[in-house]
Amino acid sequence: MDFRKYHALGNVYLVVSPDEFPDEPAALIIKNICHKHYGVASDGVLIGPFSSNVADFGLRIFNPDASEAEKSGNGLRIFCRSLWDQGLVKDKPFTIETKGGVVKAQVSDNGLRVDVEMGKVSFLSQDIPVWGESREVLLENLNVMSLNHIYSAVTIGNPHCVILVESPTEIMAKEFGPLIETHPNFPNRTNVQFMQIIDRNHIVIEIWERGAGYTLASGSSSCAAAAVAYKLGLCDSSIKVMMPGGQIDVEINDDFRVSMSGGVTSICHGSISTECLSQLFH
Ligand SMILES: N[C@H](CCC[C@H](N)C(=O)O)C(=O)O
Repeated sequence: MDFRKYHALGNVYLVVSPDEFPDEPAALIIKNICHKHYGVASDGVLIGPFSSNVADFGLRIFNPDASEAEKSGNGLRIFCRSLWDQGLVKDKPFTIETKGGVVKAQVSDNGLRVDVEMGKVSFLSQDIPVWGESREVLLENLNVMSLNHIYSAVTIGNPHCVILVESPTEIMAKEFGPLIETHPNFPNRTNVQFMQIIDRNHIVIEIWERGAGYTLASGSSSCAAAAVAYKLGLCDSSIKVMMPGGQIDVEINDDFRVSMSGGVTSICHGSISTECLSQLFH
């Protein structure tokens, strides 16, 4: 199975052609591919390009636990770069259909930078989804490990739970992230961000991703956290999101359509053996 491996601020994805998956991608194959020790170590698998009736290209996004994500910001930037590397796009804008809607993208700086219009966010419980009556989920209580967290939830195609803290840490993300990811409040689980407001144009986040765990950066998390900071009046509409892996620039317009811009780095391309793909789980 041929693949291209990239990272976006340390958030790693493999890009694999649909031709490599004659049928629906088997969970075991996705898990084997992504495995840190038994595979080629990745934060997810991007399968595409598919043909699409509503966009220039179609894309499917899988987490290492084989769950399918509606959207991935870093995944989209990496997919755009892979299209550029394959000569399928140039420096003009193009569209991509994802499970979470159609996005518009543009590659620049000789493939090193990608801008994506990620779509409109929603804070409504029924859109995210979050359990309970229909409302905007802002500054609510969430009890985890007998600690009360104040959170806001938002979807940008995929669900996010954003918690304001004084000083986000990796330990915080790894300790509370998995419990919040699978909390009954979130019927489809959720991505989790611990967010510090630095000033009106800068935030810091630590991330626990649904279906992937702790990652060094996340595009949809950056958009989600920035949107919450803007919604709560804590930041202006241009926000630099700083993460352990690096920075993503986010712009939010008046009707909460969110755009992001960030780097992409090619790592390698190669071929995964059938032996690796067919391992029965460890
Ligand atoms: N784990 C996420 C998808 C990948 C998000 C992240 N890698 C990004 O860059 O947006 C989910 O299940 O919604």
